Amino acid sequence: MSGNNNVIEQSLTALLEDESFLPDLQAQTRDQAFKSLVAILSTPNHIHKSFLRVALENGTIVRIPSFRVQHNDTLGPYKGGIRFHESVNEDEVSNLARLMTLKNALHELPFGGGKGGVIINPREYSVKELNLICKKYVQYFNDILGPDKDIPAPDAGTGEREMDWMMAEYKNIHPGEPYRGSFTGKSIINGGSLGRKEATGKGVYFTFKYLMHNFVKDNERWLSEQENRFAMTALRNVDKKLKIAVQGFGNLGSVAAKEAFKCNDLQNNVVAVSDANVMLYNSDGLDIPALIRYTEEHEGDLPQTEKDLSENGIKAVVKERDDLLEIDVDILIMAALENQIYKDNMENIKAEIIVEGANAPITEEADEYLSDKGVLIVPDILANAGGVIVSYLEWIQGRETQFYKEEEIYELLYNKMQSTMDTILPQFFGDPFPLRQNCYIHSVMKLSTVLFRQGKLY
Ligand SMILES: NC(=O)C1=CN([C@@H]2O[C@H](COP(=O)(O)OP(=O)(O)OC[C@H]3O[C@@H](n4cnc5c(N)ncnc54)[C@H](O)[C@@H]3O)[C@@H](O)[C@H]2O)C=CC1
Ligand SMILES: O=C(O)CCC(=O)C(=O)O
Repeated sequence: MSGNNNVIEQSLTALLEDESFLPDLQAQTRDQAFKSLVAILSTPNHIHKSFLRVALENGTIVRIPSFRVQHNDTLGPYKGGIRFHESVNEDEVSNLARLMTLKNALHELPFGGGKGGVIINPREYSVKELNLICKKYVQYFNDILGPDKDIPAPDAGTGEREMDWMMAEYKNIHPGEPYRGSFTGKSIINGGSLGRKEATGKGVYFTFKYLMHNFVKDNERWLSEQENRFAMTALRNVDKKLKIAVQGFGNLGSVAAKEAFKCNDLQNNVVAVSDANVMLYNSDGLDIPALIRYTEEHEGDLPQTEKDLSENGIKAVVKERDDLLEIDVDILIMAALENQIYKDNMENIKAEIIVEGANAPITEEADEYLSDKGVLIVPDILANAGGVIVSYLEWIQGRETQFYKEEEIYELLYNKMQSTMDTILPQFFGDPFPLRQNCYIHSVMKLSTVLFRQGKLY
């Protein structure tokens, strides 16, 4: 399985070499436990695959490859989104499912890790065809899904419309059974939670803001150590506006950009955003609300030409999409797909902090290179858990058919994220491990303790 295998193994080594961890685990079996945990984390419990047979509106029958990977259920039912994208493949879905196991463990959620994927470009299908694809997905994977078995949610290319359709099909197949907890990320009218749509983007920005306020700016010792390796000048200068670029302007990226735009506590300047086609740049700062209004009216696309921009009164220039990663900014928020920072562009990255809103946007090689250079990388499982945290709240609300107010949801979301950060960040600022490794150590500590208590680790 691709992904951060080295960091996972280093985290397990650090944990098992610490004799105060699981003192009842015999010294001679620590090596055995290490091997068992590597095997558990590197191999999913189940990989389910199917070809969805779908009749298109023009009469053609197509067979669409699709997956549901159930990585690990030690902590509870499998949980994780379903992605509709043409680049989906088995290895990618398996890696994303493993990240869900680690993410849910890190934030103390009662879920295991799963992920789904369908190899399509959703833009190439009509609404009727997409509805059929969603129904078929539930029909084909019906045996393994359910509120106490495996609970999907949105990911790239899917949203509340798809979750509504899927839940409706689940309900059809299981008459008289509880169904509201079978899918999360649904629309409010169909039993979804207030705040779920915004939760991932809000959580990503909250993580960054909390980190800056409570740790980076006041941490003189840490900053001076970084200065030996890397500039960190922007972060030292409290009065300076932080230049931010956001890669990806979909569900997550647009909300994170809006949070940065309207934030009064930090002085931000969102100078660049991109989508699958273009980057928009304005050194004085982009009008994010105007861009969101534009995307809402244009199937999610940003303005693609200078003409689109001027007709809508938006001040920006259109540039090459991938140049966004290399422009001179302080903060890079990744909100598109995997492996965006890699061997060929890692040396050109100028940001001092990279926040991983997307899952696995940096390859293992680039992660190591940038961490060594002193770039502070806020890992996906820490930063982008807002979605699954509010999914958890949606799952509870669906079971109890009692719903929280929007402000209650955000309070619960931020409290949860803050509590994880208050555990992880002091450790990170006090020791030599990168932040990702600190997060993984916490996740595998939780997983292995539960496995040990269940008699599955000797
Ligand atoms: N939606 C959610 O609740 C969660 C999403 N994530 C992760 O966040 C990432 C984005 O997810 P969503 O916002 O839901 O997806 P989305 O489909 O709403 O948006 C993706 C955006 O990225 C853009 N994009 C695609 N390729 C790009 C490229 N090469 N350069 C720049 N932009 C590009 C698309 O045009 C679109 O604007 C994914 O990695 C997903 O796994 C993580 C946690 C939860
Ligand atoms: O809301 C959820 O259950 C899962 C969200 C997700 O797929 C993710 O965090 O990557």
